[in-house]
Amino acid sequence: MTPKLISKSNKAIITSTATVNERAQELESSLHCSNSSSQSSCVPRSKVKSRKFRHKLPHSNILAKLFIINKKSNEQESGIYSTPVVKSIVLGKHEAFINQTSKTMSTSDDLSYYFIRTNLQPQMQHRMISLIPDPFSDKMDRMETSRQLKINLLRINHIHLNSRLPVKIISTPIWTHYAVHVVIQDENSHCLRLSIYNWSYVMNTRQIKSYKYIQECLTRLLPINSCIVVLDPWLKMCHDGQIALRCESPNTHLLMIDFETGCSTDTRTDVEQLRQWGNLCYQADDNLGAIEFYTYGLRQIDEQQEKELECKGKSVTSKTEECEQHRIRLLSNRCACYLRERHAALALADTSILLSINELSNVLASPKTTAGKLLFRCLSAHLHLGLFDKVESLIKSHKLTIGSTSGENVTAITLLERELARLRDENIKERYDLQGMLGEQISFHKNEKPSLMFIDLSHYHVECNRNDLFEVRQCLAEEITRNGYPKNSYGIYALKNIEPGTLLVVEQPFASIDNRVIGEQRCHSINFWPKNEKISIIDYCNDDILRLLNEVEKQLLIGNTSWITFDKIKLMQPIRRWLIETKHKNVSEKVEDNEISDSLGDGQMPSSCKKHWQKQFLKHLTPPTSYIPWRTLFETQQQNPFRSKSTVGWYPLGSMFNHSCSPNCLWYLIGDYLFIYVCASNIRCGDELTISYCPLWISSLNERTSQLRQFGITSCRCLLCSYDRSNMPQYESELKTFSNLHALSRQKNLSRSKRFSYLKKLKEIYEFIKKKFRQRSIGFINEFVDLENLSHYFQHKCDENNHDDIDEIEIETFLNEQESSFLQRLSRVCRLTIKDLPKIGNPMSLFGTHMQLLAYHLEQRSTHEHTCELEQWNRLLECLYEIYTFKCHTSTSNMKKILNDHNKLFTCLLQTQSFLQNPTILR
Ligand SMILES: C[S@@+](CC[C@H](N)C(=O)[O-])C[C@H]1O[C@@H](n2cnc3c(N)ncnc32)[C@H](O)[C@@H]1O
Repeated sequence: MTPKLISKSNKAIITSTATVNERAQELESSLHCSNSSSQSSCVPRSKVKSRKFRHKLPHSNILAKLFIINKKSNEQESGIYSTPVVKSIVLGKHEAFINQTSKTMSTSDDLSYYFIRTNLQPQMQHRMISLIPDPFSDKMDRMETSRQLKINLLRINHIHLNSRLPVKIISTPIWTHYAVHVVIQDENSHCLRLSIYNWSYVMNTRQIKSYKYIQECLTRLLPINSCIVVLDPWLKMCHDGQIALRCESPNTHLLMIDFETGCSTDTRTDVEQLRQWGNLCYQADDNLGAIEFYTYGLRQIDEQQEKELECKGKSVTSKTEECEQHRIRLLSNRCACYLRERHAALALADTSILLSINELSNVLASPKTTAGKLLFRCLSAHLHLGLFDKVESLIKSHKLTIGSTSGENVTAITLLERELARLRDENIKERYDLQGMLGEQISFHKNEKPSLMFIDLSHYHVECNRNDLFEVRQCLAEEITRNGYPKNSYGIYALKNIEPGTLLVVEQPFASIDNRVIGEQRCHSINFWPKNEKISIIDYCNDDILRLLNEVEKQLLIGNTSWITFDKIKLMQPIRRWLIETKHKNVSEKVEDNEISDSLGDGQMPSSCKKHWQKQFLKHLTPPTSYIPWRTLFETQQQNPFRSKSTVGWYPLGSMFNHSCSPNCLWYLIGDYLFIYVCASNIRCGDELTISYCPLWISSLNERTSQLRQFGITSCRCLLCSYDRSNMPQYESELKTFSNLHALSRQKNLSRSKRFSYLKKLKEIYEFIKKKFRQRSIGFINEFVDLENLSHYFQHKCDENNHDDIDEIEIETFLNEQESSFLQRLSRVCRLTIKDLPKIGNPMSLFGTHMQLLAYHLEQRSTHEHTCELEQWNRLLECLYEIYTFKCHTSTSNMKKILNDHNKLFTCLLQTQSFLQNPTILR
């Protein structure tokens, strides 16, 4: 790549797609030239190994080449930056950059036409996630013990550890989706551009922040002339050819001295201002920002009251009453943020002040709405923690009725009573309104953005963790060898024989995002990092995943006041390994792995949330280090299978389940709740409980293997994989022939006769593989569904005029045969025997798109036939409906209703679950 091109292609961080295409073409031609002239300046094509194409991008190859970094060229320049570029030039360039980007970004928040690139390598190396309750004090401590530097003492491409660079802001900051750029000046008036990446104030998490909102934040955080301190400064030769400061981990390495001291002392920013800033954040659903401002406000009140007490003794003045009102407002608002973010224990702590005040009537008298809200939030926090009896007694208590006489509050109490009944049902009977939850999820999909809710109680559900039925434990050596699991793996094991249709887990995510929120406007991030000197590895990571990891960090920042938040994810595999390694490094006496992991997890997963919140205030474990590398979180996400068509989330307990291609448990993501239940009927005490990470019933071993590789599983050794592997290569080649023919049969403008000939050929291959591989524990379900769907196509088109030379009688005969033998064929493909019905060995094998076909056939036949065989299938359907809804919906003997319910369930599931493959229906 020519130097000119590097600077040109990198200057515009945000570029329209058209421009990207032009650049790519330009690059293509220049690559040819430069390849012959200066081979060393770019990575040879053969050495660029493409790894994971999780989300294939258009023009991916071209774009990949466009953004290859030549790491060496950066490293070459590492001298001292003794003669910094003059101020007017730095400011001039920044000004030009602002003009260029603000034109594109401020016009709208629609980023669909912009291409945004992120290089993950610096994040991998330098981004740290804070694990401590007060990152500000920690940064202050580190600042005090560090060595002070100036710009002209910095080395290029070097990180100055244990150092600090105090500087002043001298330009307007500008945000370019991933980074904030601003010009800073040191005490010698030397200037530099500072690029701040991954900053919690501006980055997208579950919430997408608008350009306008971020610019407003930046004016508050980085006003001109304010002082900031960069810890461990990193001067870098950037891709645009400029030398600038880069801060990769501002949450741990950037101190906004002026802003933070201003917020902490009432001389500069008063409590009312802080509350209003908090409210602005809350309205934008930026709950982390809001919590921070409310906390500053509360600290100021504390300090003020302490001072007053010192001066005036214990007399209560009108000033302290005003303070009390302020405090209640701030606590109530902060509590709402905690509830929105599902930190119920912290929410409860904020509202407990309410219950501790004896003379509530005074507090509640004015202002009434604040008190009403606080009451409602207090009760919601109790509900979230499963303290149902307490809520009941509080609702009844005289204490609370004082404040709840106004109309608005009566409505709130009625709502609470209704929700209390629902949540109790979920808790005691493990009954969830699945159809309702699924329907809600789909309607949300249609209506796009959810409205911001005062308190999101209706979307809250009780968690379930049947640790009486299973345990989370380290796998034994023989289990590891048999299954090919990595060393020190954990898994989930049955403690009893378990019936199919038994709910095991309902889990709220530790962090989740709705991956449909930006929909069409989704930005693509391209990330790449050379792993070693010889081979460059290009990796593609979707913008959603980066957003989810930001959400993980946000949850840690919100919940770090209690170490318990990190406790929830500490058993997830890469995090667990990192902890063990870190402990080994830190602890002087050598402790066995097992002992450490036992102390990490107390031998088992944390019990339900109810117990958590109580432990939270008792248990103050010291984290082994103050920070966790972002890389470890990235690796954890790489093993995470939980993604539906709408949600990606982290489920600490769910992620202890290992994978099998013929699992004995199933999972759904409904909203952002994970449900795991037993589906096979042969689970005995001691058996491992498994789920499938990839879509169910993929017949091709190669396809399954490539899907599993993205979760860190290189070679699955489940029974299905072992059988398929033993029949290679014929197994794969027959399936390949089937899938190629199937693709041909689905072409749009095919004549009816041609399509029918494909159908017959497909049937032949299908019959062949079924016979040839008859020992396979499950038949070829997806191929069976493909054939059925193709046959349906002919049914629909039967009466159309066609001028094809085709024997319609032949088609009809073919279809009739298919129709009459459907149930037999289905029973063979799922390995059932008709006489077993409805008690079948493995209800799991009937779960999938073929279930819809079964419902369709029964519907067709039930109108005119009443054979005994049909009744058996009907009863099976009833029985399956109960299992697949883990008895949340009991079946009636009304066949029509069952068919209807079943169809509804499967239609909704197909629309929301990514582990179910959508049938390819011809229209
Ligand atoms: C979500 S975790 C499952 C729990 C994990 N075993 C643990 O110790 O925490 C996924 C990781 O477990 C391992 N794993 C799960 N199922 C596996 C399988 N069938 N074969 C090999 N490794 C598997 C892989 O290392 C994978 O990246």
